[in-house]
Amino acid sequence: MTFVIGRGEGESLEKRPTGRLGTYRALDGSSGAPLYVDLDGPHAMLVVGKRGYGKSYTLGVIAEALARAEGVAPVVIDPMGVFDTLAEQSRDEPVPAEVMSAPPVRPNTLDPRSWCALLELSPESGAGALVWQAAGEHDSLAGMRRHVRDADAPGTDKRAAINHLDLADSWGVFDEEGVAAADLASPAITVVDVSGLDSAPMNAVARAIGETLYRARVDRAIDRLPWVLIDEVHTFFDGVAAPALETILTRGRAPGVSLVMATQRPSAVPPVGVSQSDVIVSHRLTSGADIEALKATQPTYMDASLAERMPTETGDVIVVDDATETVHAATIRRRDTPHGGDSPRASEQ
Ligand SMILES: Nc1ncnc2c1ncn2[C@@H]1O[C@H](COP(=O)(O)OP(=O)(O)OP(=O)(O)O)[C@@H](O)[C@H]1O
Repeated sequence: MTFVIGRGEGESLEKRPTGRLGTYRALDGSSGAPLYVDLDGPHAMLVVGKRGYGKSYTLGVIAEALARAEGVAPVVIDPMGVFDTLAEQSRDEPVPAEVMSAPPVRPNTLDPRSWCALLELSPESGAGALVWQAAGEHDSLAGMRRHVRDADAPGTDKRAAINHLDLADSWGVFDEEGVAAADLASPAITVVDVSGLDSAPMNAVARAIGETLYRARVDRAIDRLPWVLIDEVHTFFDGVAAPALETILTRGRAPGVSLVMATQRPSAVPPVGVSQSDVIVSHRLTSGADIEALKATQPTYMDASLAERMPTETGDVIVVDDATETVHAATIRRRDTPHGGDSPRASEQ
């Protein structure tokens, strides 16, 4: 009998989209039967582990499976520039992938409050109030600038607001013709490489992508079910991307939007990120704060497994499956496309 994380046992694998995650890991370390993950229904998955134990690699394995699955529209937000390799030659079944380098996004995917947060302006300040009004009325940066210039407000506030909007323009990530849901909803996996961007514009792009896909599903504008995969997700919970991630986590299930998050610091993810995850893949963790962050919002059946079966080797995990209330010790399979996240070593230079 095969076991599918997020679905349980039974039925043949061909019937519904399923990804191969790896193999069961026996207590003596030997590997066993294959372990699969459900890609049919919407899920929130959290992949955690200390540096170098294979989080990004595991995210890549899930990405490969999604690229091959029917009926889904997977998008990876790639802050480290390590997932471009999904588009390289696969040593097995092909992995359809396309890479977008820092695609421009639509300014109106950020609400007025988020524009102020993005530009680090208090909405109560003169300049902040101007940016707030401009963002509420215009879909382009040019329109927002015009609004500020024409406003009946003190010159110093207007100059400060324009300077902040000029800064946003200099990031090169805003365009009212920016990326639309249809551009992201292809069956191939879309790798959005944001590695060249600072944290603020990186967050703006992630926010826009999350928001665009969520809205498109609520409006039934796209047929495929979007999956948003994000590495180093704590960076995005810290910025203007957070509301979009929280929306997917708390309200994504009904319209069918999934989120797969990876982080080395589960303690830096807000509790909603852990409590709403129905699948947790944990690589080795040693920090007490990180282990506590997982335990605090997860069911008690997880506690014992974390203590007794904490993985020790790279690529080894325990998987907590809330759908079936089961915990599995497993080893993640090898990637079929090259892994892009290896740290350089002085001895190899
Ligand atoms: N399942 C696996 N099978 C074989 N090798 C693996 C596996 N997972 C990880 N590795 C190896 O371990 C290395 C580190 O993995 P990875 O880059 O995913 O670490 P990480 O936990 O994301 O670390 P960081 O926080 O530095 O990004 C990889 O370069 C790869 O060579």
